[in-house]
Amino acid sequence: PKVYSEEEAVTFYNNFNEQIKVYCNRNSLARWNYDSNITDFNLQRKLEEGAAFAKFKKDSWQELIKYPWKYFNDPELKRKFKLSSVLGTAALSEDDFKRLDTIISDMKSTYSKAKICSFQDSTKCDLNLEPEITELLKVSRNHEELRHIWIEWRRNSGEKVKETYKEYVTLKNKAAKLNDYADNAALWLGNYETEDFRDQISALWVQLKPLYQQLHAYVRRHLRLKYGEEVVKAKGPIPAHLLGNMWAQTWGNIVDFMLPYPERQSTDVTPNMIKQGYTPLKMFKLSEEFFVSLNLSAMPESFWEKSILEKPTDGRDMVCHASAWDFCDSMDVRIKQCTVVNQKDLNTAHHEMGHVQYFLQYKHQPNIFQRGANSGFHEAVGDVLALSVSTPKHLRAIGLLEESASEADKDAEREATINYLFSIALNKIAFLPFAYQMDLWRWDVFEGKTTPENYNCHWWRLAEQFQGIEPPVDRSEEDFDVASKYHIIADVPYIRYFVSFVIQFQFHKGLCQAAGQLENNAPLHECDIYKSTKAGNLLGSMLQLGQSKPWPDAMEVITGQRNMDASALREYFAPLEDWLRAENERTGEFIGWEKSDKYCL
Ligand SMILES: C=C(C[SeH])C(=O)N1CCC[C@H]1C(=O)O
Ligand SMILES: [Zn+2]
Repeated sequence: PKVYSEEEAVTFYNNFNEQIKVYCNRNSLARWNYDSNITDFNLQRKLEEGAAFAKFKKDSWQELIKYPWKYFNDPELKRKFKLSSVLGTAALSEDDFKRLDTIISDMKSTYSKAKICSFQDSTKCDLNLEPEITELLKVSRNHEELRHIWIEWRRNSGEKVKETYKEYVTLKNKAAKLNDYADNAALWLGNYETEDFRDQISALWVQLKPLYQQLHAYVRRHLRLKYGEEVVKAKGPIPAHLLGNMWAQTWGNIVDFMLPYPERQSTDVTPNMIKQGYTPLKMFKLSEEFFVSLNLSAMPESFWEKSILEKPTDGRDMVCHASAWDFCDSMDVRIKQCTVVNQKDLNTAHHEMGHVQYFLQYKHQPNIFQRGANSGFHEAVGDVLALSVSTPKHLRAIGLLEESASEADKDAEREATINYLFSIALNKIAFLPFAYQMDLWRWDVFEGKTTPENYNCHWWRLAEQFQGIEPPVDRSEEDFDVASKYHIIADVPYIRYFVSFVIQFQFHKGLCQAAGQLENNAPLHECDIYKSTKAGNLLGSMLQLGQSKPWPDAMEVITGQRNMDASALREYFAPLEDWLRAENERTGEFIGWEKSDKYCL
């Protein structure tokens, strides 16, 4: 057979790259139209474009594998072929591909359309997850109302896709095998190009679990003080419906009745955002201004024209889960977010703007490299900026927090710092076990260790082991609670967020050093990189790489390190960790939790 030369490979690849951009653009537009307006017509169009894209990738792949890329000299050309040689679900037959695309679309449709009836008024049955149910979980302090919402959401979302999900698993594994992976867990983990990646994640959790347990013990105490001994057992897992979030993944919404120093200023800026007439648009403009202050890119005009920054009021069904979109033409980038004016959504706005900034910074790369160094990098960018924005110093500078004279004396300042770190920890530390167990469960499912007969009970055993939570009512295999979470039904991996929540503190530390914010032992949690072009240029030089280099090279650009390391996170929260240990000691709180008797008996 003909042996293709490296020169011919360059010509082939350049042509392939030009063509894939066109298919990618058409596919993204069809997906956008479906997610922003769920109709049968838009579903058919999305399936058609998806099939065309898959066919193009499969046909090109037949050509591509004829090139002896493993022996190429040019490292970049070799990497392009290596990454492009993984076909993913496009390896499926046309029928299987269409079936899988249809299954995922249907599960997203069920999730996005799911509604529940109000606890207060059983005739009012039009409550969507966003914004109504999310808002209720934030403000309600009625544990029976919270239990009602928790149960009803699961009955109308996860339970409905129990059968469909089994077929999803079969098709995903079929595709993985066609790519010479043992199963889809191995294919998903391929993104990290790291042999012992799962061991590294496990080691990070071992390092972070003690801090989580201290936070968990303190929060359980204050929930017990509020809801009573019967509802919240002193040594038990925490009932999952009391934590202010549908999946108990972040606990920031219940900070108000457990602030370490209640008399000190809290950093909840939601009231001021509303008082100052903030709109979703202003929230995204604020984020754009921070990126520009770092000498990074402003949004193209089309971003503001084409994005959906608040839920349309025309009654359409749409996927409200926030997302950032790259239309593969190095121009059209958008965000779709059903934004509510509050601090949580201001953070999410920064999170999504971080994705878009990455799109803009690597837009000159060939299509195959227009990705995060690994998927955790993509999730970390916006959060890194949000760490600076969230500081009391920055919030005061932009007028969202009042100047507070009382912080003048040392004690007041120390107490205000504990309050601040506590509110950040409720979102950053509480999140870690949830992020880990989401893919621990899926890896077990794809690897066949967990079969459909124990999907739900395996999920609750992991939730008890890692999050230290339990369901408010008994659960069985009739339920399918893990699928009440978007990423499960939308085919979106989740370990990326665990990676992000660790490396974002490494990035924050590296950028703070570049910004000169850590001189004279200034604490990491006070750092604000706003307006530092040194920090911005460093961040930009990492983002411009996209996936053209293995992620340790990209990490080294900002941090000088080549591995994930939880030390920066521990350093950031050190004052809080000391405080929590002393406080739990003082109150004699039991650290950890005993097994639950609440589910899958
Ligand atoms: C905001 C997004 C879109 Se990439 C998201 O899904 N996040 C952001 C943090 C965790 C995770 C979640 O909501 O579960
Ligand atoms: Zn994200």
